Amino acid sequence: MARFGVRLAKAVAARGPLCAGIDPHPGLIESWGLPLDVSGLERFAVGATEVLAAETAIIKPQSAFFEAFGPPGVAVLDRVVKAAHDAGALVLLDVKRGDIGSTMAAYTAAYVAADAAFAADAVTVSPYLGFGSLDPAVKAAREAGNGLFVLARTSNPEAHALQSAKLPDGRTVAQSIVDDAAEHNAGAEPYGDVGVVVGATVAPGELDLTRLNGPVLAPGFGAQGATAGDLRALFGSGLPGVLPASSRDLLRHGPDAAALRRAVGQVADLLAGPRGEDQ
Ligand SMILES: O=C(O)c1cc(=O)[nH]c(=O)n1[C@@H]1O[C@H](COP(=O)(O)O)[C@@H](O)[C@H]1O
Repeated sequence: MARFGVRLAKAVAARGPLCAGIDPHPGLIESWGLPLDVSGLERFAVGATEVLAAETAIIKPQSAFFEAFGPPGVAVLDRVVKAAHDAGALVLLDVKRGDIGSTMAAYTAAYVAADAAFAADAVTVSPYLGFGSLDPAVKAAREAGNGLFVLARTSNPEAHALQSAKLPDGRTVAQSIVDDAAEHNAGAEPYGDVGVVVGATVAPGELDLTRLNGPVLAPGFGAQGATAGDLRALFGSGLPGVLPASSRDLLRHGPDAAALRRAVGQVADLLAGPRGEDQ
C-alpha cells in the first residue's frame, strides 16, 4: 500500500480538501428524528458516513461520541470506518491519544499498525507528553502506510496560554511541534505522513508552516466560527495540504441525503473562493 501522504494527496486531488467530521452529538441525533440509543447512533453515524464519504477525500469520526454509548457504541464506530472505506474515503480517526512511548505502542496496535484493530488510515495524537513519546506511533504508522495528525495549535480558546507559550529558544510550544513534525516529513513527496492540527480559528502569523511538508488538519471551520476567508488569511490562498474540517455545520443538514450533499458542495465552493472569501 502507498504511503498515507501519497494516498491523501491523491484523494484530495480527486475530491477536494474538505474533511467531513462524523460527530454524533445527542442533539443532532435527535434533530434527525432518531432515538437517543445505539440504534439511533448507528443510523445517524453510518447514514451520514455513507453520504459524506462518497463526496469527500477524508472522513473524521470523533471517537468520544461513540465511546459515550459504551462497547456497542464503539462497535458502531468500527462500522463507520468500514462504511467510509466502502464509499472510497480515507478515515482519520479522531481519538487524540498521547501517552508514554510503551503505551503509545499499544494505541498504535489499536489504530494504525498494519493489522490494527480499527482499520483507520490516520489518527489524531497529542504530543504533550513530549513529541518523542509519539515515536512508536510514527514508526508503526509509517510501516503500515498510515499517518498521524499531531495537535499543534488547537481551535479552542483555552489553547492559547499553553500552546503559544514561549520555550527558552524563543519558539512557541506549537511551533516546536510543527518543527518536530517537519523533521519526520523532510524530503517526502508530495508530502509526508505526519500532519499537524492547526485550528482554523488561530490568528494568522502565529505559526510558520513553510517547512512542514505535511498535511494540516484545520478544524474550527463552520460551527466554531472560522470562515473560508479566515482559512485563506491563515494558510494562504492556495491552501496547500490544508484539510478544513467541519462536523456540526455539515451534519445539521441531515438526514436528507440530498441536503447533506448540497451542504458539501456549498462548502467546496466557499473553499474554492474567491467569491466566498468573506462568507
Ligand atoms: O483534532 C481535532 O479534530 C480537533 C482539533 C481542534 O483543534 N479543534 C477541534 O474542534 N477538533 C475536533 O474537530 C471537531 C469540530 O467539530 P465542529 O466544531 O462541529 O466542526 C470535533 O470533533 C473536535 O474534537
